[in-house]
Amino acid sequence: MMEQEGFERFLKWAANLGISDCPTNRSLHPKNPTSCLGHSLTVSHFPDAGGRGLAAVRDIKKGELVLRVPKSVLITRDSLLKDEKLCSFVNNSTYSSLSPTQILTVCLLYEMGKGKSSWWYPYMMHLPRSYDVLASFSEFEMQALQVDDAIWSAEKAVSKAKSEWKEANSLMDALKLKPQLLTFRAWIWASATISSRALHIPWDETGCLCPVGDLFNYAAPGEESNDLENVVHLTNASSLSNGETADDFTEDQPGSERLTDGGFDENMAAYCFYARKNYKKGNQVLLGYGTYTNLELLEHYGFLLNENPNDKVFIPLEPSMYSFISWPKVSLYIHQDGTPSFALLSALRIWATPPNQRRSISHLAYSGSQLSVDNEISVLKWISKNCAMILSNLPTVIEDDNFLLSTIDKIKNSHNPMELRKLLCTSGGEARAFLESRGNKMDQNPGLVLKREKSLKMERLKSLGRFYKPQIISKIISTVSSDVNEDVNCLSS
Ligand SMILES: C[S@@+](CC[C@H](N)C(=O)[O-])C[C@H]1O[C@@H](n2cnc3c(N)ncnc32)[C@H](O)[C@@H]1O
Repeated sequence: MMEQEGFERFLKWAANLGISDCPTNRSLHPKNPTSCLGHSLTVSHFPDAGGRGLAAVRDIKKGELVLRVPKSVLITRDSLLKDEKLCSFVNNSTYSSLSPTQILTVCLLYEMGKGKSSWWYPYMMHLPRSYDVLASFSEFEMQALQVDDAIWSAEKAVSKAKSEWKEANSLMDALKLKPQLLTFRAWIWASATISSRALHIPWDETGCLCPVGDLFNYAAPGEESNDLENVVHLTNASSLSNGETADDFTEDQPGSERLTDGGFDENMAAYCFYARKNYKKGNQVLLGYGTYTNLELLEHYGFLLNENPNDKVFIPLEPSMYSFISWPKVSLYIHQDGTPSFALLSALRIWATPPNQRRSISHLAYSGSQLSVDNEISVLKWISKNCAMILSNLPTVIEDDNFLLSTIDKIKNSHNPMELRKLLCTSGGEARAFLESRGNKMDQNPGLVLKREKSLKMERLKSLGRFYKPQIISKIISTVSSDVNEDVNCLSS
């Protein structure tokens, strides 16, 4: 209840600073607004799609401007460095080796240290308390990722965060930050706030924090329908001449459809957000932060999608395969739907051709053509065999993973210590090991464990990486098997 009141105060604060979800008709907003939302959007909870997020309060058409956040409210390096003390320390040549992102991180911690006297306090008090980005993973969580490239990325993220924190320590000491803001935990909090919430601005590579605008959850680009019915065609706002305002937007100007769903608009001096598709009242309005694989989402944003059209699986290729292809390694992968990338498929088609014929067929392979049914079957069988091998080398199977996930979910939702004891007994050692890795002493009062674990987010559990790779690899195997069957049928007919 208290929290809700605080959030309402935040939305009122935002409205008074000019943040509005009714950007095209300011007159609809009363002089002393009680909230910056209500015309297009409202804050809502989406347990399976990002938690706190923004829902449509009416039907919204693709291309509509749904939120505007004035430049003066954005948190940037420039705006934080208006603090003279902070500015004089940061500009001291002693700290010139710190990167722009390290500087923004220190500035954010410094601003947090101001508490209620910070101008952005109403915003900052509603930032998440912790994040699930890879850099925050414990050793146990890293190992639970199981897949080598994911473990490697997590280890790299943790060691990078540690060294950046150490490098910034002397500046933070000089600024006399409170002890709790000097810790590695606080550093992770600030750097994850930036990596998961900062939006691109043209004048500073570190981006900006955008009050209210950072409440949009993510949908992968490419998910929206291509249905062009009911599209509101808007004049590209950045092409408005000086003096024109959003009020001058007109509907139905063919050919001027907006391509992005959010961006800083110089002419409006504001961050503007547009609907990327049609939304029905009550739907969650989502933003495409960029095109990311699940591992990248986990690294920068601390979550992953069950269905991510941009996810990729890299399977190890024999070293000799790289010698006769010119594509970079990053282009050789399998899509989330189980189909090999163009480059991987072409490379495998060449590899499955007898060496003395490769030169003569390579132009066909490079143009994406099938070489022969036999060749195609060899390629698909190779993929299937290698994927099966990857799966069999993983320590657990999908059923184990799902069992652990549901056990921990039950632990989280159970109310009674007896029930917890029973769950731990039936779950094998894994749920117990998981809880211990989070600092729980399992011989202590189970009630205490339950209390602590109430705050555990399912996202954190799902992000134990093995919940993503095996599913995709299994999908690859079934897709490939059906392709092989089709090709075999084609051969025999
Ligand atoms: C810019 S914030 C969005 C608002 C955020 N939910 C909040 O309460 O402040 C980005 C964070 O929201 C969460 N998030 C966004 N989209 C998500 C999705 N599709 N699934 C799960 N979590 C998501 C992740 O924790 C991510 O780091």
